[in-house]
Amino acid sequence: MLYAISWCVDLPSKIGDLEVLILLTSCICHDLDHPGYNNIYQINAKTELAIRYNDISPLENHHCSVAFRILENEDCNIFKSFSSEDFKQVREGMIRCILATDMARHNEILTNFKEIVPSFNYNDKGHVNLVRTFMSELEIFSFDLHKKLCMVLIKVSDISNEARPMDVAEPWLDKLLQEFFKQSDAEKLEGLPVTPFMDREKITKPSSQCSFIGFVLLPLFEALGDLFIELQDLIVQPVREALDYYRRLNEATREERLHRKSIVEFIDHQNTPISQSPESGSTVPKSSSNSSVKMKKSLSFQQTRSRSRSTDEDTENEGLAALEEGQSLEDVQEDPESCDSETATEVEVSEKALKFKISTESSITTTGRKSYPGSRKG
Ligand SMILES: Nc1nc2c(ncn2[C@@H]2O[C@H](COP(=O)(O)O)[C@@H](O)[C@H]2O)c(=O)[nH]1
Ligand SMILES: [Zn+2]
Repeated sequence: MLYAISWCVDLPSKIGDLEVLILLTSCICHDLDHPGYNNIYQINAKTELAIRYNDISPLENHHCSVAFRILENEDCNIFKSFSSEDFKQVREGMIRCILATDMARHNEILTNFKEIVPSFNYNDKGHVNLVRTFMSELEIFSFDLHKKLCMVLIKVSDISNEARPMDVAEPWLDKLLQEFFKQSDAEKLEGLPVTPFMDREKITKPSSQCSFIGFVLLPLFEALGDLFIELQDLIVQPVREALDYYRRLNEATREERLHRKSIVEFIDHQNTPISQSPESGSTVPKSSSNSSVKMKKSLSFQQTRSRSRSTDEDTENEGLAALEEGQSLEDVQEDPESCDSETATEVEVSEKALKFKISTESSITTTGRKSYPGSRKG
């Protein structure tokens, strides 16, 4: 994705060849040797990585460390002809970029970026020339801008799956959800706090995507799209369409659940002896009057969700199996299709799990309060 963005906005002309090389290398290396369990798990389970890195972005520190171990190998060191000054810049840049992919730092990085974007508008030609004229005086300022831009660019690339065509994005998402469920299953088995956005009993594919795209992905993409209007068509619009799609799917899934619930209530009611009926005297449950309308809605649901596959079908099947065993739907799941995010996003949960802020600057937290380096959160 970074390669496509780089072409689309002519990135080398904006930040220079070396910064683009740093970014591309960081993208390739940013998840090296990922164990499939995220930082929340690492920290809660007190894993070797969490202990080694003192709960501070254990995974990202590990990915970055592995990258530089590989680069130590003569055959792999693509920077071996670089001067020590240039290599120092590469190392510093890669560390900054890779550590920026920790989702616990999402709000901090996005807030810092949004603050600086209005002072440097690539879309405003006059403004760009003005900045170029004063480049030497503004070197520190522009260096700071490029740092923040690079962090946003790697983050955008990291979570860009939903900007891709559905036939590419969806199988990848199914794999991601499998990874989520594997982690939450392990958390349950090990008696650890269960990460809510990974819990198969709380989320479905559409509810997860509504929350992730709406609260995390789109705000980030829109911020970058404000700086580079060329990105609107390439990544911002496709993500908006993905959100629309999952919202519709979510709504349809919700209706389907209500429909099933009304059928269960109807059957329950039918099986209740008349003498025990709460409506004593009436054998017709209230919900039956509109059941044919709900049947039609269910049909449209089936059509809408024909694009969705494995994971939420598995969840549906589990729900049905449980129903057959006599449980009510409420026993199985508590409205997992809720799009208004009853479950916290990955960013919120990760922020809570992260004990320390890594940033060397003060930043605004989700609660609107300022936090400072080294300060304890929460
Ligand atoms: N629910 C979704 N989560 C997503 C999606 N795309 C990315 N992500 C999350 O972001 C992190 C990125 O971290 P990294 O380990 O790959 O560096 C990833 O683990 C997911 O949790 C998405 O489409 N839906
Ligand atoms: Zn990644």
